[in-house]
Amino acid sequence: MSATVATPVLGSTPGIASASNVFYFLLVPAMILWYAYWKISRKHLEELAAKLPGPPGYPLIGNALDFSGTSHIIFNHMIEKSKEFGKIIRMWIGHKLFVFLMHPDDVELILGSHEHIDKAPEYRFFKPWLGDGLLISTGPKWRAHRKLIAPAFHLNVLKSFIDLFNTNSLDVVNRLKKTMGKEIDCHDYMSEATVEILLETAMGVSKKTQDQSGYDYAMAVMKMCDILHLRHTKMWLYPDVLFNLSKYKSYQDKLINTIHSLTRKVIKSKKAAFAKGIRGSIAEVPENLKSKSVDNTEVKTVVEGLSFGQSAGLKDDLDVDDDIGEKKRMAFLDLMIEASQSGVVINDEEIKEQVDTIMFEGHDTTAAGSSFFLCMMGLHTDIQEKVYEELNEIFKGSDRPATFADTLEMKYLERCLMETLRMYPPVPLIARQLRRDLKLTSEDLTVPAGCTVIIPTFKIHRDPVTYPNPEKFDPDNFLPERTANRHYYSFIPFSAGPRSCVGRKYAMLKLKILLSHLLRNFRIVSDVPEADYKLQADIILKREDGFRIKLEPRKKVAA
Ligand code: HEM
Repeated sequence: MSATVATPVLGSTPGIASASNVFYFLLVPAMILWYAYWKISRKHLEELAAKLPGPPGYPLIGNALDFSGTSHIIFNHMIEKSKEFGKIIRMWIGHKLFVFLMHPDDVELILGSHEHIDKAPEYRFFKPWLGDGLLISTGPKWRAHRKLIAPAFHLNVLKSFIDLFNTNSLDVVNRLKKTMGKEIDCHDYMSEATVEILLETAMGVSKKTQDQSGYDYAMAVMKMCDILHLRHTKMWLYPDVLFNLSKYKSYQDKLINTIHSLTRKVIKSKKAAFAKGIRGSIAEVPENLKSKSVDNTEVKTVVEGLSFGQSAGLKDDLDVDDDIGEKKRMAFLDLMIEASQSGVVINDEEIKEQVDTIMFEGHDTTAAGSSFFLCMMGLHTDIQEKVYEELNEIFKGSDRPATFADTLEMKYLERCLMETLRMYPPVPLIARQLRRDLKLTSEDLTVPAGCTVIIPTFKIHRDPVTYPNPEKFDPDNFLPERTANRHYYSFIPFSAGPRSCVGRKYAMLKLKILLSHLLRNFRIVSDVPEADYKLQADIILKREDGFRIKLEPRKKVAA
């Protein structure tokens, strides 16, 4: 006799059925209530947003379709689209509101403020990589770390890096000598060089101890930027849960591992040197490139060309007149290690985050800036000849390294550099989270709290009201008489105000030395017209088609 066991039918038990009925019975109204609450809490934001000019969007996705295609397609599309509007544009990606501000008076309200210093939530994509480093941290932590780090970028510290800038620049010249007449992507060379220079100056370690990892690091940074860009523009990669399920997550983990391995190695070797009592950079400078005397050139706080804001009384924490004193004249990493050993201000993990931030911010930006500069020189050969003449006046055809005083004489080169940063700002947009409604100055409109404000540097720098012929590469845009009356917030390659770029003086000095060495040694040729550049804004502005140039050797003019 066999016992018959009835197969249970799922959901057939009256008790269970009624429980699930109750669940759904409660879930639906709960969701309706939540949606109603959500809509009410957004009423203010949506009402103010509706008054702002912007393209119409679709239900649920808003203007998300405007962000489809390759980086270059998106960039071009956004530039074209922006022409239909004035200096304020509202866009929706799903339920997220973005407001683009392009009038310098409105830009000042954001960048000049000590209140609107919070980075947009989209910067959180950087978090696994940069942690709570200076770029993304906020509030008291940002303030404390900014105060600690800013003195490490004082001009007196930077002057002590000149020998290393010269040594590394000559290394690049020697590498480039092997490419004569061949088409190269100069970004590869600039990227490698900037990583090496940062290792030796800001980090104070010798690049020779880093082997292949400097190159791997630069590659990993580039690929990380691709992933971050993807997350910024593809709505479905926004939420961490979906991103973590995608193939990009494991790829990102691998890249971050490459990046963090180098950082840890750098900190380790610096700490070892520190324990032996060695302060400052441990990188070597060949005897013939060592400065023979201390450079006492009187400079006050001037970063040539970037100081025009000071004449209008606009100073920030990098524009201090006093000498910072011997104790503080250390490479950035020395300063942090010293602070950590006194135990209070910064711990090891925070040092790692700051190192990653400086390596990222200091590397990709200068690599892009110098690459665009070389392309401009290759294209505008008459301008290149004028730079060369100026350099010949300074160096009289000799091979001697550049001094700080020389960099102050490189006035035309500097104008070309500023014009490059105007037309091709390495950071093409800056984003802030608005915590309080912002009444605009340029028009009778209010930007609502809760949105992301975007400051599109690229567009601001090409405003025909400020720059009469904005698409033309014209270094004279930076003649003192032209900059004198220009709005301070209409040229912001390094941002401006309390959260401006902490490395801007470092960047200008390094770029002047590096680029002057390149132009003293090579004639640059480029035949790709600017109209054919495939620009992409993957966090950093770049050319999708590569920075293609050719180099020819220069014949030295005898002294
Ligand atoms: C041409 C070169 C450079 C350009 C165009 C540039 C541009 C900028 C811009 C626009 C910002 C503000 C970003 C934002 O608010 O989202 C920034 C921030 C920053 N930059 Fe640079 N940068 C350059 C070079 C450097 C260098 C060489 C370093 C360091 C060695 C550096 C370190 C930083 C840091 C740490 C921040 C964050 C500052 C803060 O939030 O307090 N940058 N940079």
